[in-house]
Amino acid sequence: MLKHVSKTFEVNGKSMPALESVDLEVAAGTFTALVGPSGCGKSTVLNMVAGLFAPSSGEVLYDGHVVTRLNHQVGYMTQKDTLLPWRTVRDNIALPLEMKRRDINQKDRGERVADMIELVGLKGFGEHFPAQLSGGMRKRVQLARMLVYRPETLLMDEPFAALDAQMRTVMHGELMRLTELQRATVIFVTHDLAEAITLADKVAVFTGRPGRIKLQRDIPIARPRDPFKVRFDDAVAGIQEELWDQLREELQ
Ligand SMILES: Nc1ncnc2c1ncn2[C@@H]1O[C@H](COP(=O)(O)OP(=O)(O)OP(=O)(O)O)[C@@H](O)[C@H]1O
Repeated sequence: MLKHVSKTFEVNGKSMPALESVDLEVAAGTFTALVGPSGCGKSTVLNMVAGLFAPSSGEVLYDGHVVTRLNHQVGYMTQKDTLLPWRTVRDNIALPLEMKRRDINQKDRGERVADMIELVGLKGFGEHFPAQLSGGMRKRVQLARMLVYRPETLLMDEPFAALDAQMRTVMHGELMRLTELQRATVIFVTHDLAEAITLADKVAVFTGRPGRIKLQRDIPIARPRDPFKVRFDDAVAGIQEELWDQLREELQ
């Protein structure tokens, strides 16, 4: 939860306000999308929830406690492809377990990784290297690497921006299936309103820099959702227009 959070960066001796008095409540097990113009501080919100840096004022709370150091309850997936090219799919997915869960023995670790490979639809590709995979498959590996550690909360920063529209829609289905299975809480940053509405229980629209939350909108579309069909849902056009009107003002 963010309570009156502001963040100012010092760049070359100059103060650069990035966020101003942001209040955001994210209920456990829900999916929240953050949308807003470039540079309005969306990634900064994720970085503070992850404990990478502290707010300048206000509080970032996780499970009722102020986040003061690296938050190990969260998994983080960025737009950038961060797979290690010298490691196989299997060894890339195993990485967070090797680093963070030394309590899990090698046999259980191997089983968890194998289950995860199957769950994200990459059976038979465990011994492939990232360079031998398509863009969509690499995203699946990144998704598996984040989920294998079973974090309670997933922070996702435009994770599918580099994919073509069809593959992105396929990944939306996969993400919803997997997060519902693990009952994960998700905070998802995107520029794409349609993506936000397809995935989220709640969309927060930010103003331009310094970012404030302009509007929070519940998305009352029943789950499970079929990402190929959501766009034809009667409610969606109205919600999209309402949110787009708010966002457009900030882009101008
Ligand atoms: N570590 C940092 N040091 C200095 N300035 C930073 C740092 N991180 C972010 N900023 C600044 O804070 C502002 C918000 O950046 P942020 O990356 O959070 O925006 P964003 O909404 O995620 O943008 P985009 O949609 O373009 O990714 C920007 O002006 C950026 O230059």
